Amino acid sequence: MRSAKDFFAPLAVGAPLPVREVPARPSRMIHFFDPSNEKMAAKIPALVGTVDVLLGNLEDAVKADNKEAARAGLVAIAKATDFGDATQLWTRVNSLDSPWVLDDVVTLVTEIGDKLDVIMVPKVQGPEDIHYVDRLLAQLEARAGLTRPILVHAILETARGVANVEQIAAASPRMQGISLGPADLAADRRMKTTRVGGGHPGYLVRQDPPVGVEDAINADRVVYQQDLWHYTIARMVDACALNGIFPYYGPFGDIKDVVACEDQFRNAFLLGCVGAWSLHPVQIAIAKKVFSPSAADVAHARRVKAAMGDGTGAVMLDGKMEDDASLKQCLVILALAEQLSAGDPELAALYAPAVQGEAQ
Ligand SMILES: CC(=O)SCCNC(=O)CCNC(=O)[C@H](O)C(C)(C)COP(=O)(O)OP(=O)(O)OC[C@H]1O[C@@H](n2cnc3c(N)ncnc32)[C@H](O)[C@@H]1OP(=O)(O)O
Ligand SMILES: CC(=O)C(=O)O
Ligand SMILES: [Mg+2]
Repeated sequence: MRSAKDFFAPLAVGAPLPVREVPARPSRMIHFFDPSNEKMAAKIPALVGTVDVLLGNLEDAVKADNKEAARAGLVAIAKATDFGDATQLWTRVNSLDSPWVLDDVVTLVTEIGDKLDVIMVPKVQGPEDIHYVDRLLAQLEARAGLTRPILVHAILETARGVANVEQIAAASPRMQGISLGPADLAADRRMKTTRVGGGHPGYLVRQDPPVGVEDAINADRVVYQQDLWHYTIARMVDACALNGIFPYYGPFGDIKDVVACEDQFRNAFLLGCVGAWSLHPVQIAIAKKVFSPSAADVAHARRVKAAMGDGTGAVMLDGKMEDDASLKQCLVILALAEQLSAGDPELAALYAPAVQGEAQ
């Protein structure tokens, strides 16, 4: 660990100063695309302005034979595209033990470092992985003459990574956030689900046997499917909150099951995540809906704020107690609504009636 006094010093002479606060730009959906897939790549310019993050993926899901084409494709797309203010450009580089990652990082920072907001690093095991990327980025930024640091996002997809999540989140001022990687994590932990995220019908709790019924054990009983990812997401959210960075649910692989995808995204939103990955265009609208607070929640938050006056004490609203702490919860919703409305006239209009409602 660097000492506190050195934490915000650049790691190479000439590298830009690290950020003291991670910019809180909307990142409700991190939209993955394979830059070596010409059909997919051709769709990227039209997505600018409609998604918060476009991520050129170089790692898993890109065929080994296409790794170089994907890297070159991302460079070409980044150079040819104006991403504007509403859409960030991220990449997921290959894992740190792979034969491709060094060329990924060197090429991307050198060629398109001025356009790249965040580099996502897969299979992060501990803070030492972030320290390596941190120093390498500083050297490359200095050489490329970049004036703004590229941030780093870790994927939590190994048992060791989960065990070290607090140190990973605290490893560098470059840390922007962490995503759950349920597929690799399941494999690494030897979990017995073969799905990419989401639940499993076998992971459940069952109602007790009914009393006074013959063959009660075999009687019909309600079962409740449980969330396989609750523990990991909750740990990740705490580690991120503790360090002022952002947590994300990762991929939901059942593209056709848009209903369960929405449920999984919403669970993550309610637990504190700010976004999720969209693997297919159909998941973009789901993430936008889920990770933008509802108009009803915004209206309620405004009513609580108005009722709480100077923000202290306790009041009754609709039969419920509100106090300093519930006001803070409401302020989280209002801050998010304000941030999202600033760049989205549709959301601004959706939230506006809540102001009139509050005045009545
Ligand atoms: C565990 C992990 O690491 S998850 C992260 C890694 N995985 C990924 O990045 C996967 C990204 N997504 C994909 O590769 C694809 O969406 C797939 C393979 C899941 C499905 O692809 P397809 O079978 O082509 O889906 P489908 O036929 O429904 O596509 C409809 C259209 O959307 C396009 N499309 C599909 N996915 C995307 C995408 N992510 N971005 C932009 N366009 C896309 C297709 O090219 C197709 O275009 P067309 O209408 O011109 O033919
Ligand atoms: C997200 C990812 O990479 C995984 O689930 O393995
Ligand atoms: Mg993975």
